[in-house]
Amino acid sequence: MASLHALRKTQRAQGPATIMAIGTANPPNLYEQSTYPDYYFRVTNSEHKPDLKHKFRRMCEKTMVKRRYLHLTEEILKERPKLCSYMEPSFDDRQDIVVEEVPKLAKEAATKAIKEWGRSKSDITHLVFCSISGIDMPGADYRLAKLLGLPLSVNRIMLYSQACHMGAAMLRIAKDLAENNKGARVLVVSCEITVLSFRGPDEHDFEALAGQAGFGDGAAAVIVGADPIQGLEKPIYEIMSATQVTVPESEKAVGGHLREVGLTFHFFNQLPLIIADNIGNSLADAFKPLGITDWNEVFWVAHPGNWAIMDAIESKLGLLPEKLSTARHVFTEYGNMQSATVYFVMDEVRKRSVVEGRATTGDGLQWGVLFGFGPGLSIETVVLRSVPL
Ligand SMILES: CC(C)(COP(=O)(O)OP(=O)(O)OC[C@H]1O[C@@H](n2cnc3c(N)ncnc32)[C@H](O)[C@@H]1OP(=O)(O)O)[C@@H](O)C(=O)NCCC(=O)NCCSC(=O)CC(=O)O
Repeated sequence: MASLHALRKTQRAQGPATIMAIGTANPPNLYEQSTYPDYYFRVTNSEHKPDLKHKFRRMCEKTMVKRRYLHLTEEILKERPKLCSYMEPSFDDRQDIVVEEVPKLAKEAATKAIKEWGRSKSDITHLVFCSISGIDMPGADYRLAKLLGLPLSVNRIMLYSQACHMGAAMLRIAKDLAENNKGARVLVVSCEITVLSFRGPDEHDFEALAGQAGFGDGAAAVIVGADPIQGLEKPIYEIMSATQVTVPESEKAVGGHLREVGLTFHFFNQLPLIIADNIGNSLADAFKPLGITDWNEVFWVAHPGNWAIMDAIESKLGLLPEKLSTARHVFTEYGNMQSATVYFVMDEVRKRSVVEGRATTGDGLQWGVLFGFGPGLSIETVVLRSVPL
């Protein structure tokens, strides 16, 4: 038994899972929010609905998003006009695009992360990939591994049809993989393109219209491993803990359904309050071992969701405006890129820390929280430890 125990010990890492690189990518097509209503009503042949267009314009302004990158262009939509209808069966057209394009955009982000990491891609042992966009066999993980030229021995997991909380949830999975498999180097990738949910406007479907106003396309990749090799691998954040809590009786708060018409999207107007009312308990549990109870004492890497969600969290927890300023900045520059968004925020926090001359990668603080939420309602709380700069 003693030797079995010793063997199990040698199979495991010693230190905590560590984020060693971050890469992000967007499609090349940039859409300014100020002109998006004109574009959207033109390409969906909806100019005969001027009142709805005015309402959409007000909604776009309210999002506080300034610009977004989207894969879909007028040219693509002309080739696939079903995507511009409100509810025409169009699943095959949508699938044709996402099956090809999701791995390609993911590759861009992953290539940047691997470059920053500095080691050979053949040293990647695990790939964890999530996308809400499309379902296929073999999946987007297989295609990505092939595009990148990863070794055939790489251990792949594909997580389809999840949503915004998966950015945080994949770090929870990567932490377990990295800490339980000595030498493991986990490439974590998220790629979200809104091709499944793009649709024309309908005056009776506010939720679909709100989705058209706020979501954007993006991909991000991080590399996670324990016991970084000194002089070769540079830690950015250590992952101290990662937990998920499901809020009871809240499955209707936000979600979607994959149908012949693509992905439909729904959310409660009370979503900001539900999140704000429940985040406090998750933070208290996560930071109890560290004795931290003041959420202004930690740096914040939050999934923004939308502006009202950030307002509600800030007000409920008494956060200083600077705590969510990076999340707000990413949201205004890219929109809600679902699971990828939180990695863009993480990238910004560490870059901003350098530019502002802070003492650590976490705005000068030692401890931080990476926070995500999504259908369930699932709340993900990841405790990060910054490194000195
Ligand atoms: C679109 C918005 C910016 C609108 O903001 P507000 O609701 O504060 O603004 P507002 O009250 O002035 O409303 C703007 C216009 O929308 C109308 N309106 C508002 N709520 C409505 C409703 N439920 N049904 C019908 N119309 C509604 C108002 O009457 C008004 O129209 P008029 O101007 O004609 O009077 C917001 O609702 C929003 O951000 N929605 C996006 C929600 C979202 O994407 N959540 C996903 C996060 S989930 C996530 O990130 C996790 C995940 O996906 O997993």
